[in-house]
Amino acid sequence: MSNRVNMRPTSKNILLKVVILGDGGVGKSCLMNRFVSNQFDENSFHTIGVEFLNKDVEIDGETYTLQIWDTAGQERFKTLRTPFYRGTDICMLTYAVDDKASFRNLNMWKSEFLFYADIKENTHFPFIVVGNKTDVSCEERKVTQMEMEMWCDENGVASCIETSAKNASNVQEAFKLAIRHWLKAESKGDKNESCYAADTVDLNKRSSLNRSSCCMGSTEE
Ligand SMILES: Nc1nc2c(ncn2[C@@H]2O[C@H](COP(=O)(O)OP(=O)(O)OP(=O)(O)O)[C@@H](O)[C@H]2O)c(=O)[nH]1
Repeated sequence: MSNRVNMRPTSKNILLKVVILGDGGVGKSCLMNRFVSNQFDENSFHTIGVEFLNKDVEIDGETYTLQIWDTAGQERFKTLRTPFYRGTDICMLTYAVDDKASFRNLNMWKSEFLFYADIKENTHFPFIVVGNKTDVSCEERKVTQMEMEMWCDENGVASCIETSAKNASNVQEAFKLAIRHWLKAESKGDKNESCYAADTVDLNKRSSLNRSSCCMGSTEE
């Protein structure tokens, strides 16, 4: 018996699950909030577990509903975030340009994602690398754009972008780039998971479009 239930025949949005990963403090929550609500919090608290928000994006006449999952980057929350990796369509590997360690940890984040999402290493999964906090001064910057591009070349990641959640630079572009990257991977048919229409509820998925926001955990100082 099919586990897909038709709900509304009119809406044809494509629902994409986007997971944002990266070290604690690189600005994952701020990127999500800048993108969804155009707001920035100077004193954003650490995420515990995961939180998600939905936002519709139009590209080339097609509307995509991004279901963006913001995860807790701190190691102590690993067991709270990893159960949410399965069923991801796009993974954003995030670091802060003023934090070299967060850049070095991209390998760890990529491996953790592939393992818990149950995706084979050599699959062309749509990862996108995001270097956040480009508003910092030249003296504070520890990772160059060229280093980011070299890491992507070496690790088979085709898309990368630098952003600032603080001054709203490239944030919309980062999510649109992610969709375009997903479209490319989808057209090659080389992914584990595919999209599904928003007027269809897949009972194997944990999410529903009726919820515009969900909090799995909370924030702490
Ligand atoms: N200068 C600057 N600061 C930022 C930027 N984005 C986030 N921040 C700051 O960095 C700190 C951490 O931001 P969060 O968004 O909470 O970081 P996170 O990656 O979600 O952290 P975890 O929840 O611990 O995983 C906060 O003080 C933010 O105000 C940015 O683009 N530029």
